[in-house]
Amino acid sequence: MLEINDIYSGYDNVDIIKGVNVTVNRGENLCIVGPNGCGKSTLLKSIASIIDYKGSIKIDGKDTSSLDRKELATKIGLMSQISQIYFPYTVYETVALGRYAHSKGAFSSLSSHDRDIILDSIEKVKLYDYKDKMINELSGGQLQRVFLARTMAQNPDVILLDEPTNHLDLKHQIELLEHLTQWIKDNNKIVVGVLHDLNLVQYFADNVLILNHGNVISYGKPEEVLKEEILKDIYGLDIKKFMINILKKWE
Ligand SMILES: Nc1ncnc2c1ncn2[C@@H]1O[C@H](COP(=O)(O)OP(=O)(O)OP(=O)(O)O)[C@@H](O)[C@H]1O
Repeated sequence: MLEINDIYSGYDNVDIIKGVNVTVNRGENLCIVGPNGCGKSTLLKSIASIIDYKGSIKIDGKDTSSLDRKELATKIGLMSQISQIYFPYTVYETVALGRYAHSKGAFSSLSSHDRDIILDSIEKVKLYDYKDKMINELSGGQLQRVFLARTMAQNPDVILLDEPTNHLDLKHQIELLEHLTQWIKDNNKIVVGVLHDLNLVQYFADNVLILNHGNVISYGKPEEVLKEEILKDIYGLDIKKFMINILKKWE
């Protein structure tokens, strides 16, 4: 279980996140939604301990602030927009970086078990034929899938995803989310993801957290939370009406 208790965090002594409380059970995903700049990435960075925060974050009762960097990497993996800064590695080498949290020494060679996990992760994102290709020769969507494979090879208890589908075509968006949904159920993991596409949230989320100005506006099952009035309030747009009008165009 991931417990986020009364988190305050931000930059230059100004709180962006103001008192967030949320619990995510194993085998479940939580989608964070809200308008641009409301603090979604800042909340993920706090959970990943990339930025300082007040409050506590616990995984299965253990406070993450008591873990060293390497232990933390076995518990939490962040696939973020900022991980798009990359080096000229092959797909295999990039995914292999996910295994170093599990290896004994910083530069120790990876075991055959590690290699199996790396290849399996590459296979799962359907890039096996690209495993020896340099990542700077991939499309944005392929690269995104490489970073997902790296996070899966890292095999943390909690995966944090910051707009994981932003470079993917619709088929790959759905595949990625279906795959993740299955992965967390099969392995009893937790996913916390920022998604902008409310259709995908409606379809895939176990629970939804709506943020605005760093405050939790609503939290619960998608059908309880994605209400017309709430969305109109925070996005300034009648999203349901807009979606229904789009659907009519398809008829
Ligand atoms: N490194 C930083 N230093 C200072 N301020 C920052 C930094 N990163 C983000 N901010 C500010 O914090 C606020 C929240 O940003 P954040 O990236 O968390 O929003 P978001 O909800 O993820 O936005 P988006 O939907 O646009 O990705 C914004 O006002 C942003 O300008």
